[in-house]
Amino acid sequence: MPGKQPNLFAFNDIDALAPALRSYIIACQNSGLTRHDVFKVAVSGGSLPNTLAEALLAEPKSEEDVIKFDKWELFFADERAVPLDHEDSNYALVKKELLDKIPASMGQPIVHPIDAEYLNDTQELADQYEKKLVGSFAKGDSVKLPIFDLLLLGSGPDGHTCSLFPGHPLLRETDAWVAPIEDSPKPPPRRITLTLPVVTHAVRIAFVATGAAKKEIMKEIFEVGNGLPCALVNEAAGDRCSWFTDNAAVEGVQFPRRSFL
Ligand SMILES: O=C(O)[C@H](O)[C@@H](O)[C@H](O)[C@H](O)COP(=O)(O)O
Repeated sequence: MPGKQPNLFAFNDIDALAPALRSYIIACQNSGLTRHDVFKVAVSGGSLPNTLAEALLAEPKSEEDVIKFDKWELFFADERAVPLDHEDSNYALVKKELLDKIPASMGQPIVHPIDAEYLNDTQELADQYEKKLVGSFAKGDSVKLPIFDLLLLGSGPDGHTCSLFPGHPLLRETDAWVAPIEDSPKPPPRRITLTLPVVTHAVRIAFVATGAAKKEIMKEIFEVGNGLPCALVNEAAGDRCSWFTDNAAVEGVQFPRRSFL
């Protein structure tokens, strides 16, 4: 693997993982605030929003241990082409698991969901979402790619991340920031996703992967690579990429663990 290796952190369980994920997010938040007085973060769906809620809604342990939601701009790393109140919507999931549970005293992030007006046309849906990013990151001559302060991602059992699936032509997209997909092997089939160059250009990328069902794919991602989307992110991002896992997900995976300090 060229460059520095990704950080692999393994914890006994999600309850042990959550406080570490929280510290990591706070460090990313604080450097975003130092850089541009805002924290630009994108999240995926799946099991992640639930773990995020456990991490972010915990009682602060010190004066530095503060989540400043009112400084957050929250985007979606991928989204399904369904209405925002649909049970398949990542927005609905994040709202239910996290946003609705944030106490008023913690402030609220600015949230950027997809524009449901364009659900019938995934290319337009992706273009319109890209426009939101352009508005926030100022795409132009000097800005070729948006630089998120942090991407919070999951890994599927086939090694996909966002809605970037193994062997899919979308992995070769180099121009668009956001792309449509009509044939996602994970239902529902119609989605939009950040493209690989956008993912790998983030300042920091954190994967959360837990449970024994992830063991085989984690071996493949970390030991073989095989062009799997998660492995491509590891290779391109090196130590800007951190994996928050539980022991069950990485049992037998031959890759050095880092201890989380
Ligand atoms: O919309 C989606 O389907 C997700 O964004 C997807 O990329 C997810 O993050 C992974 O499939 C991992 O999901 P789990 O955490 O549930 O395994």
